[in-house]
Amino acid sequence: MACTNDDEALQQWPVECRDDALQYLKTSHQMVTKLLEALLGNLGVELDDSNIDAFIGKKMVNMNFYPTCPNPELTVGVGRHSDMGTLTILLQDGIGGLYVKVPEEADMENKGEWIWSNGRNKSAEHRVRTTSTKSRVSIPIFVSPQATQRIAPFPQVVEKDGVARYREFVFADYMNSFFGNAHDGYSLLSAVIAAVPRPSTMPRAWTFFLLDQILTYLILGAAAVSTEVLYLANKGDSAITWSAACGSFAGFCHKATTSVIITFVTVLCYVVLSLVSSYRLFTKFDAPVNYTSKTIETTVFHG
Ligand SMILES: O=C(O)CCC(=O)C(=O)O
Ligand SMILES: [Fe+2]
Repeated sequence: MACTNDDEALQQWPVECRDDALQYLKTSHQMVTKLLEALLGNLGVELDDSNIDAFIGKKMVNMNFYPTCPNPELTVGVGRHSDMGTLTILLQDGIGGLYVKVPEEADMENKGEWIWSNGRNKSAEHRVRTTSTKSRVSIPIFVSPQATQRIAPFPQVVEKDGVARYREFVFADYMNSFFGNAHDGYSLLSAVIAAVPRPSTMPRAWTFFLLDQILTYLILGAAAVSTEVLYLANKGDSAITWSAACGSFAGFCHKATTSVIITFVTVLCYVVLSLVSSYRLFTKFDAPVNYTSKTIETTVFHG
């Protein structure tokens, strides 16, 4: 349940829990501010009322229920990930099941990092497992900046580190490209290579053919998964107690729908591209020759 203001929360949240949840969110504000002050103080940065919104633009509270599971090893629970945003505050019962990975230096690359800290603070990887004997409840509050907020490493930290490890970006752009558009890079690269005038060789034709096949199936898989996620976001799934998220995230769902449509258009383009590259490859092979009849002719000639 996302909360940007009280009216929105009261309109959209389930009546059974909205007053308690709103109260909990409001009382958490002081704790969030204190934690941020401590984190920023550690980096030599001061937090004042005028810049607090840069960090606490939006709060979202989830209410997770993990039912008992006869074979916990066969379920995912919550898969390993690190949270995005400013901070996550977790309220949980005494059952346990949350595993947080202790970060190792060698393991740091590609893991979540607090960009403001220029990579000094990490977002720890974690996962949740269910148990066969006890169900579990957890209530995380996800604190994040406003979508329009510009994010960059603090100048004070950059000055100390001598280098800015991240460029400035808008938080919404980061969220939108979180799952990456690897095919953009591939399309650009193959367009550049194809544009360079060079004789078309067999290894080159095979490379394009195989890469086009791989990319086509990868994008098709991604489109199928995104459609499934979008369906769940629209309809929810009462059997596994997933509520429909689009009521609270209408803006996100509109963008996600547009993005799924674009992905399917991309799939179509890649299907055409695969056809073109397979045509270019297979026209290089000669048509089969009828050797039997040729042999007879030769024999007749010599005779
Ligand atoms: O349920 C928990 O303990 C944590 C859930 C979690 O990691 C998440 O929702 O991001
Ligand atoms: Fe998490």
